[in-house]
Amino acid sequence: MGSLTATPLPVVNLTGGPEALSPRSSSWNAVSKEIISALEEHGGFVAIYDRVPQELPAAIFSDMMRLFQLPHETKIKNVSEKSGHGYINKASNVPLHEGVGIDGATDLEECRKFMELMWTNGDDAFAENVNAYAKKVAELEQTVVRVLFESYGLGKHYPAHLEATTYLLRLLTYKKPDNDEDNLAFVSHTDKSFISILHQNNVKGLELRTKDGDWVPFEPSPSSFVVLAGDLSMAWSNERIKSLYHRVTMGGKETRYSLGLFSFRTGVTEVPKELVDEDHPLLYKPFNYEDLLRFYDTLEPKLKADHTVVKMFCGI
Ligand SMILES: O=C(O)CCC(=O)C(=O)O
Ligand SMILES: [Fe+2]
Repeated sequence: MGSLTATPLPVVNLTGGPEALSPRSSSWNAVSKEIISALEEHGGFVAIYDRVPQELPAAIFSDMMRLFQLPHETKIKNVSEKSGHGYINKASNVPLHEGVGIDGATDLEECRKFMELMWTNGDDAFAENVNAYAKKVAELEQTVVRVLFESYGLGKHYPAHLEATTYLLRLLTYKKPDNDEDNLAFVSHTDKSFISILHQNNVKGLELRTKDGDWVPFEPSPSSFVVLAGDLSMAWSNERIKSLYHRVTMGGKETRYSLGLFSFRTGVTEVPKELVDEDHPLLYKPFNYEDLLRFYDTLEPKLKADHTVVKMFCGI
């Protein structure tokens, strides 16, 4: 599969003042259409988003350098009973990549707690920066999800969804490889989230799989945020949306830093009845994402990476 003329993901411009992302703005309908068609056709898009001050990720990437220099014994204190929510060890099957997770990162207290695990006295500035970042990017996530609900005529259910949403912030680093070749640093996978939003420093490596099966490199920029549908929104939407496969390949001479904000939905996720009809028979039973993550944990790594797991777990 794949061709030499791969089409990149759609780019959706979400810049402008606060009113630009409000349903009252004149561009809202057009932007909504772009978002929904990108999610349905491609499983994601590149958002141009200017509400994260550039200094914020820059400061976080520089603090991440310090963070990942901490001893292994310290980093493994970042534990979570939820799959993929804690420390990802570089000694695992992905030797170039390492990551930590802050569950509930839109809450400053959770960010502080994480810093206190890493450093006895914590690190207030770092905690405040990751929290501010998570909150700004969560606003982008909420815009996208609101568009989804409204486009499907489910606007009245959006407040309950928002209430049930939790955010995981993952801080990731990818070492430059020791050789001159391109090295797979994060295997091809779909996320288990509802929506994922990725942002990174200027070191390339992220690749996104188009619906035609082509791998398209992502061109990073300070205002570009990659918005991906995860397996939760695939099940919730009764597969109107399919989660997008992505991977990271490292070449070159520099360390790559990236930030992933992943939304999840607590409680029961079920396909809204409005999304079930003759043309769209019900494809998923109601499920709880924490049970889904537990199920993922019991699987071989290769299988884990595939969105069909959500079908195995609760498909009809
Ligand atoms: O580093 C990246 O850009 C990708 C990270 C990723 O795919 C993940 O954490 O699920
Ligand atoms: Fe991912």
